[in-house]
Amino acid sequence: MTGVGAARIGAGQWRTVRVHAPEAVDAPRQTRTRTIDAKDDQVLGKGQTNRWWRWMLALWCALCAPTPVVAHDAPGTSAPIRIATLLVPGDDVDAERVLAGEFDALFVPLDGIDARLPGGFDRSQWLRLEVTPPAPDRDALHGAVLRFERVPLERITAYLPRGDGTWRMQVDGFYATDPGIGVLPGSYAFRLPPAPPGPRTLYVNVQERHPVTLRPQLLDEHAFHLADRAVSGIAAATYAAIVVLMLSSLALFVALRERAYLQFVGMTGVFLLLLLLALNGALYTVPGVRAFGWWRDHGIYALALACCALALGFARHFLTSEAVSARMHRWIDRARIAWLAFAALSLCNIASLGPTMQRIAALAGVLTALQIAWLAWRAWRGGNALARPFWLIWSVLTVLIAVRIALAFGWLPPHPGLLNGFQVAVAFCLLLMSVGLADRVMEFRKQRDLTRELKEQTDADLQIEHVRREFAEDLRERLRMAPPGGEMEWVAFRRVLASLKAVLPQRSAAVIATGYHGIDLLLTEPLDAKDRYGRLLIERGGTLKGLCRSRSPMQVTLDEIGKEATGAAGGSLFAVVPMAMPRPGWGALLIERGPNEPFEPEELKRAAEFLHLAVTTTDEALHQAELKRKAEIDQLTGLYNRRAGDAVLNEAMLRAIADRRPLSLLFVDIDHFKQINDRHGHPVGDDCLRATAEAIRRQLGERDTAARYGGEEFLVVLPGHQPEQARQVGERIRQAIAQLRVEGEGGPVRFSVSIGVAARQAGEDTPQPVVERADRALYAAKRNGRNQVHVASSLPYGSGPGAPDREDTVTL
Ligand SMILES: Nc1nc2c(ncn2[C@@H]2O[C@H](COP(=O)(O)OP(=O)(O)OP(=O)(O)O)[C@@H](O)[C@H]2O)c(=O)[nH]1
Repeated sequence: MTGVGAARIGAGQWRTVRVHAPEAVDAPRQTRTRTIDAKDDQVLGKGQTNRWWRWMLALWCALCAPTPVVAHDAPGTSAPIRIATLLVPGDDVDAERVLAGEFDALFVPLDGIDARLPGGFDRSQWLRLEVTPPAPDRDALHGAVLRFERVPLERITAYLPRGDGTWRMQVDGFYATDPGIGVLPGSYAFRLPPAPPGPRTLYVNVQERHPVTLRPQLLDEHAFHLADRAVSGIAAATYAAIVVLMLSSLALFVALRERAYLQFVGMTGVFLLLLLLALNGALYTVPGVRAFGWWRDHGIYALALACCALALGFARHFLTSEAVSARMHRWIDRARIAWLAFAALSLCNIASLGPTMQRIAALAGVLTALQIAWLAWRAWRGGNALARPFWLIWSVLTVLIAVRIALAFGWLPPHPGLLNGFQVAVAFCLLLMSVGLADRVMEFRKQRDLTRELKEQTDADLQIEHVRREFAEDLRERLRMAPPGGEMEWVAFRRVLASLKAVLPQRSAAVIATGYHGIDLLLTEPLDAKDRYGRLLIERGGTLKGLCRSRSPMQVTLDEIGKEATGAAGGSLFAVVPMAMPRPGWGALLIERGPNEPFEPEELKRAAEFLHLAVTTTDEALHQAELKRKAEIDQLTGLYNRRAGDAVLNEAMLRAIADRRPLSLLFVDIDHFKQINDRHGHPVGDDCLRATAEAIRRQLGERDTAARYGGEEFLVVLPGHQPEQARQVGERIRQAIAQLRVEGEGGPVRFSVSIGVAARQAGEDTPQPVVERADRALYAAKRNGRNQVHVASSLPYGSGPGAPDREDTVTL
């Protein structure tokens, strides 16, 4: 079963989710939707699950890999040795006395194969090893090598009393700098000289400050070589693996500039490698760092502590501890500082602090591993998918570190499997960690892709925003210029179609509207699609009207709105974007596409935005035009008011100057209007004003304008009229008004008008003198008996003889 539903992915964001669910036989068919969020996306992603299993498999391999080593004892079997220990107070016990058997009675025989010595330089520590040959006549030591695991020892000396004197061999312990012991020594080895047949007794003197457990082995040459080679080989392979990890992490750091890689290099490459080398006793044989042996065990503690601090730093960064828990973050920082301080103290090489530093280093190791494992667990619970394998690795490392500490303290026997298995397991854990780090490359790539997608999206949005703004500005400008009465609507929706064509792929588009500001519209893009949409409107107008009632954009298939009507070949898909307008009017923007090119919700939203913008801008422009019209029109007569009349006159004046064309004015004034008001009342007076305005309007041409200039005075602007033509117009107006009959209470009211005419003269660049002359002409007409037209003379007022009393007008 598949369902589609809206799912919330963030505040205010929804997206469509397809959910697949197994269908039960009797289960009713139903669509399931579920709410998901970004976190779910990350945690429940299929890729994450797969990766998790890969991690599990890798971890399993890591844990299993050291098993053969752990299970594998040193190759070859040691000859049976009976061990006895002797601890004599004082560090100056003469070896000769021990070899002479002076202390034989004090030797304590042991049952097992391990000898545990308590350590300390204030006592002599001796082992007595008794070897019995397989046959009484055989040399028990023939071709044998006495071997001890390479645990930290100050000095170890083997003695073999023989008839011809005592054979003696001394090894300068763990921190020896004698290059003769090889680069990666795997053990303390004593190649024994031949001895007469029969049981033999060997004495071994051990000098070491700390407790130590020794396991003597008596191997033939071949078995010894195998054992040593295995130990050295494992150590060499571990070092090599760490160096490779170090280099690959360094390469990742160079490529990605991510600090976690550098910290990993620091922790793994420098310190862990050095620490392992030091723990194995190999560090002091490497040229260049041999001097490190000067610090002896203090050097190892310092390295271990520094390694803890680095591991904490790495985990802190990799697991973003600050985001996981502020408290843990603080504790990690404190621990780092503490371990670094102890590391510095350790490097002071204060002998008396040795045992304390050893305990502190051990504690630091365990606490660090636990702290990181805990942090990883918290991070994983907090939704960081990468933290889960990290948690597992550090849990394993905690155990490994505990084992290594137990070995160091002598709580576990120096089993070669444990010693070698530890470093192999650590190397594997590091390998897994580096795989986890490499996994972050994928995260980086994802983030980069996401950033790129976001950028592309932003660019696309910006482009659309640019088109939208351009559209809005252009539309406003065009609407400002367009006259009302249908043209504004046409301009607006044609612009919508043109803009949408630029941002939405489409076959065709149309704006259909009925009763939009009192008009019906059908605009199409391209123009020749008009017939198709016309048919569609006739046949499926009702359906479309119904769809528009929903008020939200949608896409419908052709079946739904009429295949025959559109006549589109191969079927079409339509986006229907309803237009918001008061009922009963309705309208919509239709966009046509091919059947396999569905509209994205974003596209529908965009189309709706453009349409909405066009509708609101047009409504606003129409409203503004209406306000403007109301501000310019005289309510009573429907003519321009005085302000608008002045504006028209000014404009006409400028145009006349520019075009060098004549311009004339009329002042029309009703005669004895006061008497009409007084006799018949103001309503009748108003009727007379309305009738006069209508009569004037009828006599005017297209380019002529009339305005109510005062109470019963009208201004008529006649562009392109010579005075004589203006006079004729005035005369027609006068006659038309003289014939008017306005209904009054006492019967029809008759009245007349006086008209003054004036024309612009050469050199006049403002209307003022023309208005004054027309006004004077009107005054003259009144004075001469009213009901007549007077044309002003060409002389300006007050410039002729007898002025201002002289009335320089001509009465007709
Ligand atoms: N009914 C009506 N009367 C108005 C209106 N505006 C002004 N009037 C009147 O118009 C009259 C103008 O009178 P006058 O300026 O004396 O002019 P007149 O009576 O026409 O005389 P002459 O112009 O000299 O012929 C006043 O009584 C005003 O009250 C209006 O809107 N309606």
